[in-house]
Amino acid sequence: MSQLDALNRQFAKYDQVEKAHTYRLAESEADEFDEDYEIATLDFGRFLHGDANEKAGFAAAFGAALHGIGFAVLTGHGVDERLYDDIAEGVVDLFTSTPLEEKMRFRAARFGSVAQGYFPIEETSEIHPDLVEGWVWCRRAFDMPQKRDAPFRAEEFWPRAEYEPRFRRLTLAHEALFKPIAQAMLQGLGCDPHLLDEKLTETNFGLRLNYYPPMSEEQDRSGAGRLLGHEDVDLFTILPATRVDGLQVWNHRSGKWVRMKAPPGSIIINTGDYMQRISNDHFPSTTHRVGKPTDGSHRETPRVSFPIAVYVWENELLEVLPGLGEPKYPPVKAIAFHTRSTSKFYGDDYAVDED
Ligand SMILES: O=C(O)CCC(=O)C(=O)O
Ligand SMILES: [Fe+2]
Repeated sequence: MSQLDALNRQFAKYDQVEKAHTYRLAESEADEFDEDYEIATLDFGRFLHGDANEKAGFAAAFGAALHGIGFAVLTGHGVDERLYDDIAEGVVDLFTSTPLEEKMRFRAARFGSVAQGYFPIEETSEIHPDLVEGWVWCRRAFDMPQKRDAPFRAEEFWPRAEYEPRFRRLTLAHEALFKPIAQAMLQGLGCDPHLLDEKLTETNFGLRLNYYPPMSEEQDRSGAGRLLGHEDVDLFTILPATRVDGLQVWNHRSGKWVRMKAPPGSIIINTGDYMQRISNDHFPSTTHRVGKPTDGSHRETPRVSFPIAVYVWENELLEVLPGLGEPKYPPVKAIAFHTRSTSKFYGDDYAVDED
């Protein structure tokens, strides 16, 4: 079976939460699209600035959207759209102006739970060839408050030191949303909204920059996607709306793909494996992928995206939250959970045991 025919079920042994559906990692002529499903777009300003009623209304709608498909689009989050424009330019600049041999000095390696560093094109994972270059930095790569063994040195992580403050602006703007987003999710689950506040204080995250270069004719004909089907391993991901479309989301009710349409300046939120686990499967870790854009611009135009994955630190426990019924999963240390799940992408020796 070629990599392009691979099914997610072949890798099911890595999953640390239940994923009962079957999908092809690559796109296929046989795929069906769900043109009727509307992913909810919600005004997060109601939760950030509203009274108790507004907050409750937002939390209920957000919880319903995440329970339904694992994705929601938020407006009113307060981050200036111009920051996203600057970051989009910064991503193009970083990938196109850094020589390959320089990029390869930062080749991705495990750093705690997270595979941090540069991923060459077609090497985002060992299981399928994606047409994307990626670069991931976790909290340690930023000059931000945290416990450290040695003073921060930008050159350990960045090909040019000035990239760090530029991308730090994005991580700081989004870090300010980590707790409010988690609080709204918890309220939507009917839990105490502050259950995760402590774990999310100066928590770990992974900023991933994705650079999808224009496709060659051969790549276009090969059937390969830009980023093949996967689920995020995190609590949740914050993805600013991209200028070029292409994100597709699995609707587990219809078994069809839904094309993401998010207005400029909005952020896309999706729940990942950590959240599926602690929510006792109430919030799914939904499969998504990046295909060709609907306007056919992939032969000439690159696409960039810059999701931030929100994690808890390696030694924290992932435990089903109180009040969500008989737990389907035992408590597990985050590092074991994270590395076992992602050894699907990085090879069996990526997994780290609990102690
Ligand atoms: O590029 C996108 O729109 C999504 C990227 C993504 O799913 C990821 O990096 O995990
Ligand atoms: Fe993703």
